[in-house]
Amino acid sequence: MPMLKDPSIKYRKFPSMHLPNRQWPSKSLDKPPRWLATDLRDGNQSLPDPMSVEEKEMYFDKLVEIGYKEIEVAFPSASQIDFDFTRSVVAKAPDDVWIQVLSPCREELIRRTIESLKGAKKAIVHLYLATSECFQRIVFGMTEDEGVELAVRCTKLVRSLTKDDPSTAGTEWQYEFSPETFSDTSPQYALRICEAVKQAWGPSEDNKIIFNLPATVEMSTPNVYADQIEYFCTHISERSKVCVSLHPHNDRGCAVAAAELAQLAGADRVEGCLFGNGERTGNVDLVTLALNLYTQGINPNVDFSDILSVIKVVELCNKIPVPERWPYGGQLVVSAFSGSHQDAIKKGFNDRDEIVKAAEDSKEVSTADEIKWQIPYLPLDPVDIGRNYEAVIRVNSQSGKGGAAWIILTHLGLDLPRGLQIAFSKIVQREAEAVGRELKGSEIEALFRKEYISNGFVLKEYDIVRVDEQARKFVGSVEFDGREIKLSGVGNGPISSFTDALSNGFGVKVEVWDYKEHAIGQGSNVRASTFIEIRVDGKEKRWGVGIHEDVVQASILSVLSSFAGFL
Ligand SMILES: CC(=O)SCCNC(=O)CCNC(=O)[C@H](O)C(C)(C)COP(=O)(O)OP(=O)(O)OC[C@H]1O[C@@H](n2cnc3c(N)ncnc32)[C@H](O)[C@@H]1OP(=O)(O)O
Ligand SMILES: CC(C)C(=O)C(=O)O
Repeated sequence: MPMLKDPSIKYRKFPSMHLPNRQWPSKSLDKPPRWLATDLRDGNQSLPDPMSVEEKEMYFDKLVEIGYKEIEVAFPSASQIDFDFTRSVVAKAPDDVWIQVLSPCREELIRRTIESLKGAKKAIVHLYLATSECFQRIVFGMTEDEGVELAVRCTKLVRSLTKDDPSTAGTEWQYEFSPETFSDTSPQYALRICEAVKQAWGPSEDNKIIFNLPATVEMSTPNVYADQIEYFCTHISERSKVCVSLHPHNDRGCAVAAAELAQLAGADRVEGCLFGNGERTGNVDLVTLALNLYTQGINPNVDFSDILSVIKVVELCNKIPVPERWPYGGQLVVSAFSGSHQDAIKKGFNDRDEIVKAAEDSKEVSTADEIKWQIPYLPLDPVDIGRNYEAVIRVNSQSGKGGAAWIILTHLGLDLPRGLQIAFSKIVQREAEAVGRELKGSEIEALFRKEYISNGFVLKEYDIVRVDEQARKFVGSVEFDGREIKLSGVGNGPISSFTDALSNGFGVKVEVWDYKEHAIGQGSNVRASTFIEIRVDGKEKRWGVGIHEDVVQASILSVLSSFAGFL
């Protein structure tokens, strides 16, 4: 069937909530939530090929290294792998890391689940039971009362096997209950079942019960989820004994927004997976959430300084690539191909260099507002997450002068004058169109060297002497095409005397149009780079570049590089 002209005959509009006094729209995020990484459970259960024990171990170690303190490691009653993995994590988890495991509300599965945690230092037992009308009717054939009764019975069972069992006193226990499909559950029923579960568990302010309120299927705009969460947070009794947790899925592509708005609405904790792995379109992406906070100046309490190693582990274990456009982690998200973006980024870096240098010179405090990150098109400094500026500007046929100039700056340290940028960008553009693909940095550098640095001349001995106050004389020789050519000329400085010498030696008229120079490097390694634009016999002007420890020789080399193009 094609798409319906009137989809309303098949699909229901999700009702918004009547919450006239909602507070969350005027709040802003100012601290990170408690994080729970469920990559090894929700992420793993959605993989075509679930992880092996070795892969889970590698993944677990990475989560710990990043700084996650609550990690859902398995569904121990699902498979021997999950059970064995939980046992191995119990043995090796750092003292400050909570191991979380999931079970449905089935007695034998709960017993097996808790058995897997024996000897753990810190453990969270997580039960789920679907509470939406749709699931209760279609999946369970259960009434609301029966749902409450089952949830309470199972909670009491968990309690008797954990915190009420003196033989498990070596373990610190937490309990989490998820009214599954919360996003599609009547808010009143979600409250009712959670109140009953809370009473059965008996939480305290020091050991709160976790109510995880999943958007098991994302069914509405994020503001509706935020309303549902605010309603729950403001109506649940003994709020100080409750940790409200979020578990957004991404069916409508809004999981990150839903998690952020729902934190404004009062939630304390977020469950998700690295790079949004998980059922269907995935769980909310923990990397995006954390780095969204970071780029607002808030420490997310997890560390992605080496994001490439995180991607490596995620891709290896999930066997699913991180898409190239994925926020923060995607290969292309710190790359600009288009000319106007490159131009703005390059100017942004120049501006930043100047500001940082000025701040250093005046020894101003580094938190001063002006030195805060502000580069057009780059919301995050790639260096902060272990990437470099190499990939920031990439060049293809959509690029402008700034792109190629940036590559030459980063590869050769040459800050090209505007005129040379324009001239070189035409050459790069022609090449990019000819090959029909992106040009690599090394290819652009080779084009530049060929066009502006190599020249086929060998500069033999030379001397520049003072004739009088105004005049200098160049005397020397060059080798070109196997011939030695004697040169002699006079001008008002080294460059004009040399161009005069070339004019005399080659029987042409050499005119200088533009000249720029700057230093490369610092201290004893400093070299001069000179850029010169000349015209020979009225033909089209050409640039040449010279690099040398001696600024006069650099100038002579730049003239030769340019001059060679006319021969
Ligand atoms: C939203 C989520 O992500 S929930 C987590 C989902 N994760 C998983 O399912 C991964 C691991 N699961 C498994 O290995 C298996 O499904 C098991 C071991 C849990 C159960 O296996 P089985 O006994 O073969 O049951 P099956 O997989 O068919 O599950 C469906 C049964 O569980 C019941 N069920 C589903 N959710 C729950 C729940 N939260 N509490 C109690 N029973 C539940 C269903 O009503 C159905 O019961 P029925 O057979 O009486 O109709
Ligand atoms: C078990 C629960 C929390 C879940 O995974 C979901 O609802 O998506």
